[in-house]
Amino acid sequence: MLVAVIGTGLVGGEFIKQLVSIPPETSPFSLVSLTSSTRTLWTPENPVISAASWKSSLAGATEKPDLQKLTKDLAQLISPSTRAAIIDNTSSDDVAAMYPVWLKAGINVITPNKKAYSGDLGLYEKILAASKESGARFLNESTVGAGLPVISTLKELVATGDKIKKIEGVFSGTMSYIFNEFSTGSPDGPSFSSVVSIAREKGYTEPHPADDLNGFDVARKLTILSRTISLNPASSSPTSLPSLQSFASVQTTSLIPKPLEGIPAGDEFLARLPEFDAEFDKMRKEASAEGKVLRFVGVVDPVNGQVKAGLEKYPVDHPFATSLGGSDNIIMFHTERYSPRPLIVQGAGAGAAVTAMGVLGDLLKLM
Ligand SMILES: NC(=O)C1=CN([C@@H]2O[C@H](COP(=O)(O)OP(=O)(O)OC[C@H]3O[C@@H](n4cnc5c(N)ncnc54)[C@H](OP(=O)(O)O)[C@@H]3O)[C@@H](O)[C@H]2O)C=CC1
Ligand SMILES: N[C@@H](CC=O)C(=O)O
Ligand code: NA
Repeated sequence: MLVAVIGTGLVGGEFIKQLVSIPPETSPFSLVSLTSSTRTLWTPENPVISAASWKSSLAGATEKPDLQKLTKDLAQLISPSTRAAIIDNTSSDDVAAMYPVWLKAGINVITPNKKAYSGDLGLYEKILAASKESGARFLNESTVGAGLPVISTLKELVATGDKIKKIEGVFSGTMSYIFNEFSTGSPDGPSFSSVVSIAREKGYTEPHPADDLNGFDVARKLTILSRTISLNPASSSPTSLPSLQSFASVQTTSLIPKPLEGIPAGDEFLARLPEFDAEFDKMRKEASAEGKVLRFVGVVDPVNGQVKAGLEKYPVDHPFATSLGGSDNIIMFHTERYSPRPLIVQGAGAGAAVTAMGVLGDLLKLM
């Protein structure tokens, strides 16, 4: 299997490390291309095999990224015995827009990037159609819950005829970390802005942390789950989910203070966040006075036709308050079969190692 990686940042770098650490004598993969935002390496004659040297090889590449050329070059090498996969480890809309082209060309697509599956419904439908036409597959486990088996679990529930009554949980590693640290039931604790900065340092946030704090990252994940359920309409009948035009159709509460909306740079955004610490401290004190903690949760509810994300208060003995730590996600699947007790998936839901593992796991599924 020929593998081309686009995006060599936190997740991409860790993915390359995990991929090349499969012993060459057992690895079915050949890493033939690396692309960053500024350059591209095309090396099918001499595939990348070293975690120690790929960075210098890419840094020494002189070609600019050209996704059309990459598509052509890869497609030319596909044969009945040689398959190909592109791994998109960016958060780019432009890269996501290429999925239908790649799938049509017979190239499999694997990604933790949520943009294509939660963006415009038209792009999602083109992806489904292109995959059906060529038989090339798209896999996106790490788009929800990072490496946790969330998408695969949902696909199996749906494909085996279970009916989804409700999916609810904490879907953001960043939001989980922030509120696990910030709101413990006590009226006091670290400042909001300080825990947001640490979440970024730990690699949990999106490239721009505002994309987590505005709730959009959770809204995107809920959109992906809703669309996965809708692949089999019978799985949410007799009621149904709204057809989401994009993640923007999800009812979402943003945590971004109004004056900080639209700041394009993550660094400036974080530098100004302390101005609003007092507002968040007030919310923490109010929750504590009620014997509650704050948690940012998401719900996909086919029975009531609702998809929503927002900040809620939970009693200090609720599982969302007691059982989560670090960047943990918790996802509860309430279904016809898993009732009255839900099927629960829980564990680290962000960070390079667990996200890259979900991506590599998808690649292994292709084999
Ligand atoms: N971090 C996490 O815990 C999780 C992340 N994800 C998803 O994984 C993806 C990657 O996240 P992360 O690694 O943290 O982000 P980073 O910002 O660390 O890396 C993104 C990489 O994408 C590259 N890039 C951006 N635009 C383009 C482009 N047009 N063409 C080629 N390369 C491009 C950047 O290149 P350059 O190096 O040149 O700037 C950078 O290397 C995102 O979609 C994120 O939502 C999903 C689950 C968890
Ligand atoms: N920023 C995201 C990363 C994983 O999807 C999160 O915090 O959950
Ligand atoms: Na996952």
